[in-house]
This record gives sequence, structure tokens and C-alpha cells, in this order.
Amino acid sequence: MSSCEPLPTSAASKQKASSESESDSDSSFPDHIQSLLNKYDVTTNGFLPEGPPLEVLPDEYYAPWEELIGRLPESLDAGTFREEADRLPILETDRLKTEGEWRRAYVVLCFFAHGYIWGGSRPSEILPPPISIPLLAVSSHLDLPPIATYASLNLWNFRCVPPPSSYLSGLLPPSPPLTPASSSSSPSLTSGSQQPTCAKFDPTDLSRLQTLHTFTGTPSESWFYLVSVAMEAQGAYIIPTMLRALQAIGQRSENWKETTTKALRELVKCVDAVGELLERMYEGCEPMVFYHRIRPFLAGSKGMSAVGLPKGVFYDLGPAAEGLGEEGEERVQGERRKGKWMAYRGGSNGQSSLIQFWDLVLGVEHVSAGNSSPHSGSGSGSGKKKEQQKLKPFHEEVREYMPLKHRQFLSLVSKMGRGKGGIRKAVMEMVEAAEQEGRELDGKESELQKAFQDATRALAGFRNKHLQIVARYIVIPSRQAVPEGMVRKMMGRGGGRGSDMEGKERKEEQRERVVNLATASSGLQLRKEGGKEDVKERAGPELTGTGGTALLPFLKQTRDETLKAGEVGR
Ligand code: HEM
Repeated sequence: MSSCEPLPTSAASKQKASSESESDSDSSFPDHIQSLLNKYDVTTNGFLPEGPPLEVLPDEYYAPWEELIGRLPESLDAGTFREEADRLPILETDRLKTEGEWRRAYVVLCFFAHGYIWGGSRPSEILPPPISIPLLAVSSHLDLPPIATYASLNLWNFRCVPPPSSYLSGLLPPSPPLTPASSSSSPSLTSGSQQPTCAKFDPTDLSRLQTLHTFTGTPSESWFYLVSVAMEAQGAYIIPTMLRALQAIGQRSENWKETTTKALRELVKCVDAVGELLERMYEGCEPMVFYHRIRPFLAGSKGMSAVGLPKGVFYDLGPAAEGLGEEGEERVQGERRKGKWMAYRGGSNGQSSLIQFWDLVLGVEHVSAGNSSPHSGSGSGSGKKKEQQKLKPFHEEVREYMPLKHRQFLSLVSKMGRGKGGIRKAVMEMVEAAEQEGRELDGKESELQKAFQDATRALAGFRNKHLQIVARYIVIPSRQAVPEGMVRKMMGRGGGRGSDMEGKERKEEQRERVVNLATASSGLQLRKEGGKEDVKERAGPELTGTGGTALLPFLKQTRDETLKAGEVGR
């Protein structure tokens, strides 16, 4: 299917799904559900904003940021980004007025931070004051970590354009950025758009989405972010439906079984529709470009010893005053500086609130710490197992990377229904009650049990699709030769360890580093010795998390935990 054909999962089905619900007499959303959604910043687009993200900071004061972000891919490609970022003025954040402006500043500064850390021949372990000072202030205001997150890369990094009659060839390139100077007179500036905006803001339609920023300027990178945007929007309508079911369960309302069954059937349709969008990743994102060019920029600073960041990144706040030993001062590269070493996960779609919402509603529990440990990679045997047990589960840990209100919303959802355990708990109690009464489930109960199992299967099916994607975009490229052009691009100009290395040796060193960087995002390493490829069981190196948990087994575990949740009353 071309990217411009109408989506089977577009606005049409989103609206259809809602109107189907609306036609049910008991299905209008009570005011308190609406006010709950408002309170936690869950919009008609789900965890995306209600309207388009701001594209330019309106105050001219921020022109130096806007100017540089506007040509980030070119600057990175030319190998000049670090120098340019070093020369930026250290801007105050007190001119940021609205939440939209704070978010915009966060998007810009996160792109700067990752461009700076990963945009050279070696990762930079120091983030200079023009980036780190405002980034720390902005992330503290938003209560987000000072690192690229799903919010900065996806949720707040897109625009919606009119139907692409003029772009029928398919993928939309990222549009030229706006500068405050070019748009300050425009009344549409604060609503964040210079392009003609959509008649209706509809982020479910991939053909009408564009990213605001990328590191590489490639259509693959835009597509990679935009697929998630469309998925989040497509999944939005199910949120109030599921809340209503959880409330009915919690209140033990007379018709809780019917309400929940209906909601679960709707959830199956929703998960399938979102899964169809996920599979559209193949249409516009090339695996080799993703693996070698895009993914390295998404890497975090946690668990990155293998690529030269053993302590994470130093957020440099400037030279320390005379005298030694003040708190918050460090000797960094021979100089006393104010600042702090920090280590965070990289940007990941695993930070999506929508998928966690589904898990919580259903009562799916995930226990694996995934590949999150920065420190235990070299451990082995039972020691490593014990360390794994001490780690926070991946899904719990990544909540800290979600916008505050969404985090709070998920925490609230986890307690709805009959306390922790979502719909699963209610279904289990129902089955146990029938067992205790020595009877079979009645018709309504059997329907609910089946609807619940179908929903967990649908979610496991979604995770299977995701596993295939991970195999195609990470596992397979990690085992193929690095294409020439990719090495050159990744190294930037003047990259590499020096001119004394030649030919094969230099190429191999570069390949290793590129592969390490590419696998390092989220703390992965390419382990060379032994192991079997676990997708198709071919011999070859094994991708592991630094916590010792192999990547594919981790994702398979999340799928199996989903399936297991569905086993009630068998
Ligand atoms: C090229 C496309 C993609 C690749 C290569 C990919 C890769 C990965 C990897 C390596 C992980 C392990 C944890 C981590 O590194 O953070 C992960 C986890 C995850 N990804 Fe993706 N991903 C892709 C697209 C998506 C999309 C579009 C979504 C939807 C929002 C998504 C949702 C998730 C979720 C929810 C997890 C957590 C594990 C789970 O709950 O099953 N991924 N992904």
C-alpha cells in the first residue's frame, strides 16, 4: 500500500469507532471521565496534544536555537554541530511562557543534546553549558529527564498538513524549519504552523504528518517517528471506553459484565488497527538506514561504557569558582567545572503511554528489567540473576520518561477496577466465584471471559508484530556488513582514530564502533562470542542488554506475559 492511500485505520475508523459507541444508549462518557482525562492531559488524540505542537518559539530571544535546529542534519553531516553548539549563547528559560513553549524548548534542546553527544567521531562525555544549563531547567519544569524521550522525539515533534495531493510520490520529507524572523509576523505562529494547516487536525493520517525535526534529514527517520504519532492518535478513542469499563467494575454496577465485554471487543479492534499502523513501518523506514544512521542518535547515556561513556554524560554548568571541593564541582578533562554526571536511557517507543495503558487495563504484568542495567553486563551466572532481580522492571522504569501527567494517569489507572490487576482481576474473581458456587459460567460470564482472552491475544499479536520489526531493523542489520556510505556518514568529517590506521584495519575499527553505537541505544551490546540467533536460529552473535537480558528474549517475555494474563479459568 502506498503511504498516500487512505488508511484502513484512519480518522474514518477512529470516528466510526466512536460513533458506534455513541449509538449505544449506555455509552456516553460521563462528565467525570471527561474531567479525569482533562486533568491528566489525555486529549481526543490520546497522549498526543489536542492541537499541533508549537513549531517555533515566538520570542526572538530564542532565534539562535531555532536557527541551529533548523539546519541540524546539515550541521551534523558537515561535522560542525559541536562547534556551533559550543558557540551558542547560554539562554535563560524565563522567557518561556506557555506549556507549549516549554515543550518546544525541550524538543529543541533534546535534539541538541543527542546531536552533541553522538554527532562526532567519538561520543562526547560532556554536554556544554549552552545546552546543559537550559536543558536542565526545561526538563525540571516539565518533570522529564534531560535526555531525548518519546515525548521530545514523537509526541511533540510533528505537524499535520493538508492532504498530500501534491506529494503523491509517497513519503514526505521533513519540511524546512521556521525561524522566528520568518514567521514572527504570522498570526498562526503561536498555534505552531506556517504551512497551511489541516482542515481538521487529524494525526491518525500518516500521509498528512510531517516531523518537525530529525537528526539525519532522511525520510526513514521521519517515518520512524510518525508511525508512532499515528498509532498514538489511532489508539486514542479506546481510552475513555476502557475507563468506563474499569469504573463499572469498580462500582460493581449491575451491567459491569456487559459493559466490560463490549469495551474489550472494542479494544481488540483498536489493538488490531494500531498494529496495522505499526506494520506500515516497513513502507517508509529502511532497516539499514535505521540501524546505522538513526538509531545511534537515539542512544542514551546509561550503560554506555562500551562506547566510551563509563560515567554517563557530564552536564557542564560552567567553570568552578576559585578554590576546591565545592559540592557539585568536578575535575573534567583537567578543568574544575560545575556540573553533574548523569546517565539515562535513550529515546524509545517503549516509553509509549498507550501500550502501558492497554497492559494496565487488562492487568498484564511485566517483570523483566529488560536491558536496562548499566552496570551488570559483565556479571554472570547467579550473581547476574540476583542483580536482575533487584532492578526495576523495564515498564516501571520507563514511566519516569513519560510526561508527568501521563505517568500520574497510568498510576491512577493501575488502581481502578478492583484495585491493582485491571480487568483480569475482575474476570478471575468472577470465575472463582462460579467455581465456589459449583456452577458453570453463565452466558454473560462466558462472553466476558472470551472477550478478555481475545483482548490479551490481540495484544500479544501486536507484540509479535513488534518482534518481527525488531528482527528486521536491529537483529538482521547487526549481522550484515556495514554499507560503505553508512560508515562515512556515521563518522562525520575528520572522524576515526587517526590516520596511522589504514585500509582494512581502519575500516574494521569503524565498523565495530558503528555497530557498537547502533546496538548501544537503550544499552545494547553486540556480544561476539557464540550464541544463536533467536529469530531464525542461525548461528551468529547474540544481541544482549547490558543487564545480561538478551533483547529478543526480553521482548518475547513481554509477549508471553501478555498471553499468560489471558489464562483465567482454564
Ligand atoms: C523500527 C521500529 C522499532 C524498533 C527497531 C523497535 C525496537 C525496540 C527495542 C529495541 C525495544 C527494547 C527496549 C528499548 O530498547 O527501549 C523496544 C521496546 C518497545 N517498543 Fe519498539 N521498536 C520499534 C517501533 C516501535 C513502535 C512504533 C512502537 C509503538 C509505539 C513500539 C513500542 C515498543 C514498546 C511498547 C516496547 C516495550 C516492550 C513491550 O512493552 O513489549 N516500538 N522496541
